[in-house]
Amino acid sequence: MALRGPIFRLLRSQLGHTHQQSRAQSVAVLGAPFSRGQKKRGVEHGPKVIRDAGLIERLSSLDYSVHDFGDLSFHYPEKDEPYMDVNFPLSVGGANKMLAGAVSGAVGAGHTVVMLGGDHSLALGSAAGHARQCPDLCLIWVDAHPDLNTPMSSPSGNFHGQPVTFMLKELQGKVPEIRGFSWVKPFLSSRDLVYIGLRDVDPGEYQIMKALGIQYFSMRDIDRLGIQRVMEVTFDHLLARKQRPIHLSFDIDSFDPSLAPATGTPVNGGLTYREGIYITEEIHNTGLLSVMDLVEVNPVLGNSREATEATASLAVDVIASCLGQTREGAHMSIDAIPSDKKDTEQLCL
Ligand SMILES: NC(=[NH2+])NCCC[C@H](N)C(=O)O
Ligand SMILES: [Mn+2]
Ligand SMILES: [Mn+2]
Repeated sequence: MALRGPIFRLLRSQLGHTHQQSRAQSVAVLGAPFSRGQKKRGVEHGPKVIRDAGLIERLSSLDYSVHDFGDLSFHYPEKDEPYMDVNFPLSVGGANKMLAGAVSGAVGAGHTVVMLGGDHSLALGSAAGHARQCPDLCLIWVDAHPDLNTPMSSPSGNFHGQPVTFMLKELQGKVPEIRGFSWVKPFLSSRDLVYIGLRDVDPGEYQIMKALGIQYFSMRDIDRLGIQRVMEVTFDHLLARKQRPIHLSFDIDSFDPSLAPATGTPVNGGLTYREGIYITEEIHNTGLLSVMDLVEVNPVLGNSREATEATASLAVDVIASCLGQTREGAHMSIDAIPSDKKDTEQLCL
């Protein structure tokens, strides 16, 4: 694809300008303790451990008023047999429907939304609800996996490996009708999606990515280009035509398992801490982040308490960085370096 560097830089400077005025003042935190998109129990405790790692305090110390809406409580039908190889179709469909309503309501009320998973199947409801309010949204998917299997291509039957398939307009008609999912209408064009961090892609997923020409950056691409260039091309691809709200879906397994061990499908060779935080800083700097998902933190799978706490604390860092925490300190306007010599002239900046 064409790399339009100068256009990108121009756009960035404009975005940087508007970002100060357009920044949402309130953040809604929404917990989604759901695990039926895969088979390992424990990921439903993600919202609790991320909150326990100090999320609300961290966000409150940034420039926002934080509204913690607590956790959604999902209903599970007694009988929920697999349907066309999708496990727990009624539970997954129902939870996502409820989540879509909650995210749509929170975005409509003017909040920037932080959705805490739960497994990655929840991205379907989160992004679908977001799209009800912002039909022109674009999607940045940071993950070791593209989660782009169809019910037929899925090696596992786990819906957390399939949510993107159900979002894409180009795949309408390629996906069977599934009980529990009748409310879902595809809402995203494949050109409005970018993947970052991929390193475990199933054959069916690769075929769709290539057939639709989806923009993606595997870990190999990140090695080759560097994370700075990856983010430039990402924004060029998504935002050069038009400024639009960003939906960020961040799977904690995008990080290297040495940093995020408490997760269900770890894959070696993931993002470093600095690469992950650079991604989220740059997304914040666009001023366009509207909804983010932080998913797949599973405290049961950490081998020790330290491992679990490190994973949850990393999740807090990611979210805070998306919302403006910098590595450069606070950006208050300072007129002069404080001095205790009252009579002498202060050094003006
Ligand atoms: N959200 C995730 N962690 N997804 C992992 C998916 C793994 C595999 N590709 C599958 O379809 O089952
Ligand atoms: Mn995922
Ligand atoms: Mn993943």
